[in-house]
Amino acid sequence: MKVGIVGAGMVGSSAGYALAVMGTVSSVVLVDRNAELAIAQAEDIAHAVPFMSSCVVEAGEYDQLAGASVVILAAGVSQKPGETRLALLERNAAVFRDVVGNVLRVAPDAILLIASNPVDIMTQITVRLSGLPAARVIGSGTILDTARFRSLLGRHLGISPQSVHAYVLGEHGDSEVLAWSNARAGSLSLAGFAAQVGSAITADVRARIDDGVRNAAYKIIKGKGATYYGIGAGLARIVKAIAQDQQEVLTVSMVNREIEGVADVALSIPRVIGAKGIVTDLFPDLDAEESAALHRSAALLKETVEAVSL
Ligand SMILES: NC(=O)C1=CN([C@@H]2O[C@H](COP(=O)(O)OP(=O)(O)OC[C@H]3O[C@@H](n4cnc5c(N)ncnc54)[C@H](O)[C@@H]3O)[C@@H](O)[C@H]2O)C=CC1
Ligand SMILES: CC(=O)C(=O)O
Repeated sequence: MKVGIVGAGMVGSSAGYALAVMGTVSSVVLVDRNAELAIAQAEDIAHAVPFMSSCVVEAGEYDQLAGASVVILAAGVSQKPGETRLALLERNAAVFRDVVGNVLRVAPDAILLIASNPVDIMTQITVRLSGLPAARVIGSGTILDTARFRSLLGRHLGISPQSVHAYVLGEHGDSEVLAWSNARAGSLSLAGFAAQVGSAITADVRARIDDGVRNAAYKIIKGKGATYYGIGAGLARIVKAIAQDQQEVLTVSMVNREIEGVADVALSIPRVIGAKGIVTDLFPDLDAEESAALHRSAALLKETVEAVSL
């Protein structure tokens, strides 16, 4: 399977590296308006391949995306320290007006996988620009926030994050919702597991984990200028679910008909992903506080997207 990546900066190249390491696809093509950067990134990643897989990694122009089954869109600007994701909207909407048509001209059957921020709004803009069915325009959404939540819960409970079943819903951004009420560790409720291992989830622990998830990007960007390894792996995980028709449950963003009373808005809930993109939505059981927070997140995104003119 061929995967295209438009935007060969930190996020695009990290996704390319993760794909090459995982070895689940046969070909990765990197496209960037800075052709020299795309060539350099592709060369560097290609030199890692002999240690791990047989994926062919190249740089190219848009025409070389022909035949791609998935195209990752990671082009545009990223946050400066202290800047919100929503502040990037106007600049990245302008980039997508350029990019989406160029991709569809050569890869009309591709699934589009959106990474650029604000990712939920960019996902909805891509549906508008492309006219594609919503299930074929997938935003990476809260896949990264869910990984952060599982990582911090696993660390607190002393178990692998892969044994934690917990989801972050709504916006990939400040209004996101950590779904504590349905989180599980192994086969147990969080409280049941925490009691057995003697690591109670107190209000302080909960607040620390919430802050660690919600503000992870701000802290990492302050420390090193950008985040990219986590999202690179998350994007590669979504591509694997598509490439292998895995029917995997992942929190990704798409335009929903209705969420918590808000119509036609893109945000994340757990969804089943397979070869054709998003197969099914799995709306989780939430408590009243989480439902209200998800409504607020949906309403904020809706208000923001309605202000964008294309
Ligand atoms: N969804 C998520 O969880 C995450 C999303 N991001 C977002 O991903 C995006 C990319 O971030 P980075 O890779 O760190 O930025 P970067 O600045 O390293 O790379 C962006 C690349 O886009 C290219 N580009 C800009 N306009 C273009 C156009 N019209 N056509 C083709 N290429 C174009 C630039 O030349 C640059 O190489 C940002 O919007 C950032 O906020 C970053 C981390 C996590
Ligand atoms: C930058 C960003 O969106 C993140 O790391 O969550």
